[in-house]
Amino acid sequence: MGKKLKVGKTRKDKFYHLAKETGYRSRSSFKLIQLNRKFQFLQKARALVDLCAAPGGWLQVASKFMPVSSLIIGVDLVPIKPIPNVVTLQEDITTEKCRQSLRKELQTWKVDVVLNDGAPNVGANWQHDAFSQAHLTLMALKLACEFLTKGGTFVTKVFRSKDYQPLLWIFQQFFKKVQATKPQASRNESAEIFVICQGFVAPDKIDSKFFDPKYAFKEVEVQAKTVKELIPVKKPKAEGYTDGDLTLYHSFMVTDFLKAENPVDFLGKASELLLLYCACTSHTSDGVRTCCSMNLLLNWRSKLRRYLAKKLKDEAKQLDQEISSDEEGSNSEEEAGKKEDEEEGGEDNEEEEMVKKLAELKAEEVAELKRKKRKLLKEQRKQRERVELKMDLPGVSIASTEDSSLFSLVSIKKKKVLVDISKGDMKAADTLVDEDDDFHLSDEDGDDADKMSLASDLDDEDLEEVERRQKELEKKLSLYVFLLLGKGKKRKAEEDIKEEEEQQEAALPEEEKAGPSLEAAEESDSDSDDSSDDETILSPEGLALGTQIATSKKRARDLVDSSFHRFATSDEPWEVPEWFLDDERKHRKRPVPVTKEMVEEYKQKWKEINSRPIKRVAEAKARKKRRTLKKMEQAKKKAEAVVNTVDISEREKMAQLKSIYKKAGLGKEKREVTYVVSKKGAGKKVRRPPGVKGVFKVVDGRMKKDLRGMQRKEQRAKGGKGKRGKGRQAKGGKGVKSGKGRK
Ligand SMILES: C[S@@+](CC[C@H](N)C(=O)[O-])C[C@H]1O[C@@H](n2cnc3c(N)ncnc32)[C@H](O)[C@@H]1O
Repeated sequence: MGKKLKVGKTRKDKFYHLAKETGYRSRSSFKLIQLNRKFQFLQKARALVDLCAAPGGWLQVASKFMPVSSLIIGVDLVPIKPIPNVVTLQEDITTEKCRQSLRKELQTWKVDVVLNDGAPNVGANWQHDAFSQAHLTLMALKLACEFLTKGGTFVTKVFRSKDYQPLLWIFQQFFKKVQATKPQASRNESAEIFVICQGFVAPDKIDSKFFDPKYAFKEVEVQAKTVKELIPVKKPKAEGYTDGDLTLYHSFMVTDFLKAENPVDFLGKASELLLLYCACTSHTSDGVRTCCSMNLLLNWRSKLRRYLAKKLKDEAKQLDQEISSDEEGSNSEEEAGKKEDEEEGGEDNEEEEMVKKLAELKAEEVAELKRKKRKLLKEQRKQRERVELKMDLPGVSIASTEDSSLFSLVSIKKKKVLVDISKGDMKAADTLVDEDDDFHLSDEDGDDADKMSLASDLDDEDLEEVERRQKELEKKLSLYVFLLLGKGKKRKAEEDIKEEEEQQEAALPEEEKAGPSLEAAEESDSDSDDSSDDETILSPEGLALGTQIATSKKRARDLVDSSFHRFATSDEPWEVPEWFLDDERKHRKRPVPVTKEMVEEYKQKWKEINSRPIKRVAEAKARKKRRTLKKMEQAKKKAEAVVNTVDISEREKMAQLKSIYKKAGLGKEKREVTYVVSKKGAGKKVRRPPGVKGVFKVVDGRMKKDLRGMQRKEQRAKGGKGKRGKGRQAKGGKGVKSGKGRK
């Protein structure tokens, strides 16, 4: 079970922790700090009484912010742990005894500040608790009024309850300035608020009723008038008016207009601009003068509105008359006359009617918009449903006239174009694809499509016709797809089309032989396909291709382009020898636009990079070089000194120079020594082994440790069993000898 989170008052917030860290006895210390920061009452105070002060947080703050050696007295029901330079009393602030104790402490002194952070024991019920709190505050005020000096400050906690306002009113009777605030350290969920009463008026005589809850608070049943009742009730202020201004007509001086930050707003408020002598310049034309009287403008506006409304009405009436005279002839004249009378009489309502009309128009407009929106949403929903049922492709509707054409391919009517495509004429393919905007129907075809989409409205005969045409179109589509797929079927279709074309041509009269008609093309298409049924059924591959063709113009063009390849020429897969394929794989690469020389150059660069020593090695080498140079410098100096010495012989000089250079490591280069392993052992004279050049050194094949072990063994063997102890001793005591021997 996790720990239950503390909420509200029980929560340990940042001020709690801050108080712990800074050594204040309570988190409320920060409330006083914040209040003092705002109202600065502690700095000037020389004497202070803190009522309800335990555990003493406020007292700590007071002693910190008040001048040194100030008088600070803390009172509480419970004892307060001693605080340096603070007097503490354990008293109930509501009692006479407390008052006397304070008097005793203060003698004739008056205090500059009285604080009250009192919180009575609560928990009975809200009403009772609120009253106890208000009562405690009232008692604190009573003490404050007794002990405060003139101009002094009373800082008190008040709970926001129904007694809050009466309390404020009472405070106002004794202090010049009463301000309520809630410091940041006071929890938001707490109903407490702090009232800072400044400038104690110190009246000569105070009516004791002020501190009597019977009079002070409303809810207490009393025969006498409550304090609240004594407060004169002000008439509620009229809203929307600035103070003391109850008119709607405002005159302003023209200079105010000139000074205004926002002239447009200013004019909105002004009813009249008063022109002064200073404004009577040549810039102030008669027109401007007229405009200065806003009333004139307003009158003009009303008149103009009436005039325009009337004009509109007249026009409408004239139009009505013209129509009715056409329809009804002379009879309507009387009615029109009546209407005229009515309109004359209702001139006052003209404006109203116009507004009404405008509202109607607006309503109609809105309704129209809503209708359109609803229609659009309905269409979108239908389209979604179709897509879900796999009736449509996303973004493509087969329901609309436009979309039905996408799959119909009715536009592929020109057999000649198809034949041209099959022959490889890409221009013809382009014409086919471009024609009538991405396979959309021509006007004529559009009619056909309409017929198809409206199939449900047709009779049986028409339906048959539509079905027949649809079949034809499907066949054309399949033919087209086969053309794209190649696989030899293209050739067959081509042959069929050609054959039929010839037949048709032969049957046609002379004048029509120039070019096949659209119908003839259609006929021949359907016939040719009928000859082989299996070719008319589209495979899934074909359907997929068809979809792509229908949805994208570019895709269709690309497919036509890609249909021309080596496998398109034959039914059989094109057999090629393996060597040819190998060769293809090897050489069928796109040449890279770089020369051999360039490649070689970069190869060389890579080599250089790879042969470079790694950074750390290079650094070590550089260090070594620097050291050598330094040594050389030093050796040179020493050598010069030796050479310049006069009191030594040349031979001596040479010897010294040699030793200097040797020490500097600049003598002879280190000889390369070849190590030769010999069974005879290290240091023994052996003949130069073949292939070894220069200096060579003979070493034993065994490791040093092995060698020592062997030597010890030999020694032991020499000494025999009886001498074992001696031998051991020799290891320690006669080690020098053996060591020497080993050396
Ligand atoms: C919130 S604490 C005061 C904290 C104090 N300001 C501080 O900073 O440490 C409220 C105090 O009011 C005291 N109190 C309540 N009723 C009182 C009374 N009638 N007379 C004296 N003290 C009273 C309580 O004993 C309690 O210590």
